[in-house]
Amino acid sequence: MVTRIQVSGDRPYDVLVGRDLAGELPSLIEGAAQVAVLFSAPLRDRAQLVAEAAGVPALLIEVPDAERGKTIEVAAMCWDKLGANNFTRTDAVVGVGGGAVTDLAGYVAASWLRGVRWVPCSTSLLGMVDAAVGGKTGVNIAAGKNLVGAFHPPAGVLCDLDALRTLPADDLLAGLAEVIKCGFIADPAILDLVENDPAGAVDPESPVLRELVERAIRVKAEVVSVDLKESGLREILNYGHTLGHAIEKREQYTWKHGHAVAVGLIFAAALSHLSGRLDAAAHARHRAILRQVGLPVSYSKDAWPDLLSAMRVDKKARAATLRFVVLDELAKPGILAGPDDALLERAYAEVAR
Ligand SMILES: NC(=O)c1ccc[n+]([C@@H]2O[C@H](COP(=O)([O-])OP(=O)(O)OC[C@H]3O[C@@H](n4cnc5c(N)ncnc54)[C@H](O)[C@@H]3O)[C@@H](O)[C@H]2O)c1
Ligand SMILES: O=C(O)C(=O)C[C@@H](O)[C@H](O)[C@H](O)COP(=O)(O)O
Ligand SMILES: [Zn+2]
Repeated sequence: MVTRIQVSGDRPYDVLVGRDLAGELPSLIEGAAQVAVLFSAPLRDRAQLVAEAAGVPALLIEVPDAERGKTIEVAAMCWDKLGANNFTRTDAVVGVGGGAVTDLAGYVAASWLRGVRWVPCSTSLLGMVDAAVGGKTGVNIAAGKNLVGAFHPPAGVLCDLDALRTLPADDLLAGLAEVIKCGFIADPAILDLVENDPAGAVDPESPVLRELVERAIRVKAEVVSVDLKESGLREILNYGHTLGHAIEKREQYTWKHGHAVAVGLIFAAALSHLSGRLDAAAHARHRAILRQVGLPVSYSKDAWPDLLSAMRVDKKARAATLRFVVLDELAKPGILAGPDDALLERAYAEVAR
């Protein structure tokens, strides 16, 4: 069974969730004379299958794995290959992998000839529920996470649940952090599902995981359908990310994104509660659910000055004013602008170890 979740807007497309989906690719790249298939080593076999299913000649481009591939140097290597192979505006880029590869593939597509079609074939939980949906593409630079990129919606998104069978357990867990984020900002039924069956939530064969994937994609699809370029509503998807991205930068991108977001969720919940907006029970639920599934909930207490300075280049900041996504209640996100340093430090005390 294939589930189609529509993303609307100026450039509508579908997110397909199911099994054995490579056969859906040709219709998404119709008219292309060739495709470039970007992948990293762990996905070599799957990339080969996708390339064969494309129905047109495929240029396989291997990139470094995980965040090591999400750099401007790797993007430049890909541009050179597209140039050497005469890629034109009717050709297409396909990313086979987790969020790192699809963010890179999307950015290569967004920048090549000022924008060609692309299709993420998402292979990680995090990629399916988040990175592949919504058209945010980009790379990391020394100054911070995802600071260079473009909004460039894909032609369609393929989420083949079979891929999750080979995804390492820690990466499944990382994806669960974004699923749980969606539960807090928009769909609390997600929280109930995870709390009632934490094992099913990370079991690729379980209907619970499939339901979580579809629910989280629906949350994201609804948001990006009305606010592709993050001029307002889309900011809610950044819940937990202001501190999360700062941790990733401080760890030189060796921490998994989802793990950093989990710690960031604890911080965001603390800010929500300490600023008088979120009640104690909803605040406590963050730590309880993240601990229950085994995600990290703490970080070094000595890191605060580094984290504070990294947060100043967060995309939600406006001039010197830091802005955080917080919760007023479950599924009611809002913005906390310019909190004073004392409040930030009190919130960080809940994370510090
Ligand atoms: N564009 C967006 O809107 C958006 C949203 C959320 C996250 N992101 C980005 O996504 C990235 C994180 O994505 P991620 O968690 O998928 O990490 P990742 O892409 O680094 O993948 C994690 C690891 O799992 C491996 N892997 C992926 N699928 C596999 C499979 N099926 N079998 C075996 N191994 C597999 C990868 O090769 C990698 O080693 C971050 O860079 C984050 O910033 C982007
Ligand atoms: O899609 C969005 O918008 C998000 O904020 C989703 C996040 O989970 C994701 O990590 C995104 O890449 C963060 O984007 P950034 O603009 O804060 O770099
Ligand atoms: Zn994220």
